[in-house]
Amino acid sequence: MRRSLAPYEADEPLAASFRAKQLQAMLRLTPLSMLVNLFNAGFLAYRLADQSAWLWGWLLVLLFFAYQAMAAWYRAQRRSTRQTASRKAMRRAFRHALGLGALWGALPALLLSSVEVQDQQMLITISCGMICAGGFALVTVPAAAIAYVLVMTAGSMVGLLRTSLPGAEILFCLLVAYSLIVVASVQVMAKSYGSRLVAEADAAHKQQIVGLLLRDFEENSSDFLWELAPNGQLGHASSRLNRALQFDPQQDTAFSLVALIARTHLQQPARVPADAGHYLGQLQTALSTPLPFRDLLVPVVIGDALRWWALTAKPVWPGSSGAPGTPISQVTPGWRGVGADVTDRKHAEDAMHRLAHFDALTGLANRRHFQHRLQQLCGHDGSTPGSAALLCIDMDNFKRVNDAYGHANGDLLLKAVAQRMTSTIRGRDLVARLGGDEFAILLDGVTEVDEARCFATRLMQAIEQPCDLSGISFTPHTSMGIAFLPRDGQQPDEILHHADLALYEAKARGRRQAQFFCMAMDEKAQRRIALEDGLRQALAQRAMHLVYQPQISLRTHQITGVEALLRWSSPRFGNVSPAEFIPVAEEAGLIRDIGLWVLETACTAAHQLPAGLLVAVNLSACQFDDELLVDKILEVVARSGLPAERLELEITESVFLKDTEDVLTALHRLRAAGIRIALDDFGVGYSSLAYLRSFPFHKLKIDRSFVMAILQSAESQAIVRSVIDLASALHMETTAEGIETAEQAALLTQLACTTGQGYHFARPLPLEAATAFAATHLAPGA
Ligand SMILES: Nc1nc2c(ncn2[C@@H]2O[C@H](COP(=O)(O)OP(=O)(O)OP(=O)(O)O)[C@@H](O)[C@H]2O)c(=O)[nH]1
Repeated sequence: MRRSLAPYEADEPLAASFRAKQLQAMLRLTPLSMLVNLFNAGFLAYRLADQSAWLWGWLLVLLFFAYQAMAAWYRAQRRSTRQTASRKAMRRAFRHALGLGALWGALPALLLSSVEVQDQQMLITISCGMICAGGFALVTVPAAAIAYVLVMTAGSMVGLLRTSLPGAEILFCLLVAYSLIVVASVQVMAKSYGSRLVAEADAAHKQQIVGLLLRDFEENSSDFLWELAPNGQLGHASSRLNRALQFDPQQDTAFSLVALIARTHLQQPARVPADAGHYLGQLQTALSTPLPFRDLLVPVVIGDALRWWALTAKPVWPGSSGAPGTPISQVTPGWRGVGADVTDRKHAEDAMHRLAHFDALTGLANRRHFQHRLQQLCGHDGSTPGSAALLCIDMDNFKRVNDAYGHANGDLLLKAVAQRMTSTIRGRDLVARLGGDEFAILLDGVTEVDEARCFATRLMQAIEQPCDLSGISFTPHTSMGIAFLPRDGQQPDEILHHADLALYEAKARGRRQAQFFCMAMDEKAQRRIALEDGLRQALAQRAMHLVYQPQISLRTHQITGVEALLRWSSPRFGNVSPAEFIPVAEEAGLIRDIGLWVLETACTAAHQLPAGLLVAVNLSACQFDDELLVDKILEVVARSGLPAERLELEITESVFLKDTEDVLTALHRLRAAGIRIALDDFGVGYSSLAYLRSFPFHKLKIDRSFVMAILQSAESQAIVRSVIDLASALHMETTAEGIETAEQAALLTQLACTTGQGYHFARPLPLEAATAFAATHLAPGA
């Protein structure tokens, strides 16, 4: 029963605090309800005491009850509000209500049958009023209210039963009905009051937790809370924020948050980033737009250090700001938000950004950054496409610097060159390191060839200054390819590719120069790619063939050997000159396989030639990159069954541009195996006599350019004579290439050149024809 009367369910500590609230609510109405009690009681005593003198005694008892109630009320007023109340206090209130109910119930029970009709009506009215008023005045303590109502109702029912008043039965029924309604109402209201108590306790609990968390947040984290009033002034803020901004709420009333942050910048202007205004502007804009914002960065100077804060906030609409009916768009919000010190994160992000956009060695923009700028210039970000000259720059023979002076010195050189480039460009231009020894420069707005050429010349001069590489002076050289945007390409890849093609051309034309892109380069590049593709297929299908050009002894006119020459007749390109396809094969890395195929084919073919004839085969410098070259050659020769002495390998001086030691070791191994070694194209290129001293070649081949001019040019004749004398002194043979006339042959015979080769004797011939030629040129004097 007691449980069903309780307006809530709660554990004891909570129930104790609820009881306190119930009693306090009841006591708040006590003066009023006691006044009503006293008024009614005094009125009744005055009217009926002449008939029933005991009423004075009844009045005295009621006064005593009223005194008790008012004393309790008075005590509650005097002391601070109690947080808890005991069950005993509730029982006291219950007993008090029960007593009061009994006191009031006694009146109708004892008096109703004995007073006059009009007093009976008054008594019934007062009893009904007191039942209702008492029930509702005690509603916050429902057990007391119900006890009071029921006891008083019971007294009234007894009185009605005892009276002979006409219609007393109806009144009896009405009384019972009203009383039940009051009891039910008390129950409902008490339940609703109980729910409110539970909800309030819940909210208070949550608030307490939030308060604790906030305190913990402010005390223990590096984050902070802040509030701005609608006028932009800093309101409540974490003490950490106030300290950082040196904010004094009394003095700094005229400062907005943005102004307070800007004020910190004045302490250490040197520490403030150049774009601080941009960040403050962003904050100002965000605060003037009533929309939530998140992680807005602002630089703040605290002490003598620059810190970065990330601010997050949402607008708080003032409940009473603006006149009633003011549109929301005209109401200025305040702000409530959090801030976090994200300095470490910002530094990490900056470092990541640097790594992602700049080259670690030189500090220049990297390829990605460069591409991004190029895309902007091409209008990829939606802006109007611009114009520019694009220079692709590659250092000449940089690999040799690394090889000769070490990687660290190579790095020093790259840095020096990067620095020289940076000091040559204008502020709006961009210089980037695309990778390795490759750089690029974007000259913004430059469209004229003359202007670009002028810049390229200036740049080359700036770069070609001696550099100190750990005590060694070295002067770097570069090649450049130049293309114009948008004339030579409107897409980043296209323009970069075209500048690259121009660079390729500059390298091919001997390096240390700048070349401008033209469409012919593109066509050439396309043809190179197609040739490379065709070469792969030809190699796979063995669709190339060899021809053999006889070499004739100038003294005996006998054939001494043949030079195997590679020919490619492509279904798509027709007859392609070796001068065109060999460099392609070298660059595509096909030359190793092609070279070995040529060797194998020539060695096998040699069996058809008269015994004793030499077979000369060309080796590309690129083949020497293969560490197993010598083993492979020896294997091919052994497999073919050709005596090693009949094989002559022709190399050019360019092989010595590679690692000379390795090349010499390879040549010595070949020579030791009995293979002859000839130095081809002697006279062109480097013609370093050091090579002749370092390796005992069997033969020097005099380049055709000297032979062709030998009759007309005294210089050519002098060179040829010197080469022959030199070879003779070093016990080497000589072969003159490109002999086309009998006069040239006669002069070379006179100069004691050993053998000759050229159209005068025979063109390069298919194997059968070469075999037939050999057969007819073996006899002396033939
Ligand atoms: N020291 C140094 N060398 C690098 C770096 N990155 C790439 N390289 C080297 O740079 C060289 C680039 O060589 P290439 O451009 O192919 O050839 P090159 O010798 O300059 O010849 P050309 O360009 O034909 O004149 C390679 O040997 C790379 O190993 C680097 O960061 N530091």
